[in-house]
Amino acid sequence: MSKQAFQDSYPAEFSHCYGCGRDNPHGLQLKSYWHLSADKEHTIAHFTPKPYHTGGVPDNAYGGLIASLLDCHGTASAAAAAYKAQGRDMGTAPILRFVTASLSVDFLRPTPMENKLTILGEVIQLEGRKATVKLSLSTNDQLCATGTMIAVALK
Ligand SMILES: CCCCC/C=C\C/C=C\C/C=C\C/C=C\CCCC(=O)SCCNC(=O)CCNC(=O)[C@H](O)C(C)(C)COP(=O)(O)OP(=O)(O)OC[C@H]1O[C@@H](n2cnc3c(N)ncnc32)[C@H](O)[C@@H]1OP(=O)(O)O
Repeated sequence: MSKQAFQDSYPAEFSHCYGCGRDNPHGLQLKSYWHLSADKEHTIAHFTPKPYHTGGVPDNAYGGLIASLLDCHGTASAAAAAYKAQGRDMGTAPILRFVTASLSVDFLRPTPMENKLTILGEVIQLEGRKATVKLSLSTNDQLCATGTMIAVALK
């Protein structure tokens, strides 16, 4: 299985995303990978907030940052799962790219700053152009946020 980040397989013209574009120097540059645990196949990404990613309280991360991390990890996970379902390596033609149609986030507890965050994804359904992705964000073994995304493949 490839160790390449999903986002590093995107063509250059799709690499400017604020959340995950490798060619966006002002963005978060999130990188997502397959992650095989004992029972399930997940996707995983890590991110360590910088002091300027805080919300109203300096010790805690901004909720929009958390939503952004789930957003980009979710669409990347949808693309990876769709390529896998077609038995193709990511990035091979025809290009499969997903955008977010809906994203709900439950903020379960404040997310501490300057800790490494772990974002997990699981594509629970792939049907036609639509993927449903379950998402979570945790740190220090504490679940801070969960999300559900509907991602739709661009025509
Ligand atoms: C990113 C910019 C968007 C423009 C894209 C252009 C080029 C960019 C290409 C690639 C991007 C590359 C890298 C980006 C990487 C990550 C980005 C991070 C994620 C984002 O930040 S991305 C930005 C925010 N995102 C949007 O900017 C989407 C705006 N929106 C639309 O562009 C349309 O709205 C679309 C495409 C979503 C659907 O439109 P459509 O006409 O293609 O398809 P249609 O409506 O037929 O839906 C097909 C099936 O999805 C179901 N469905 C649709 N919407 C649903 C909903 N809300 N809830 C539940 N189910 C839904 C239908 O019910 C049907 O299901 P069924 O087949 O079962 O009937």
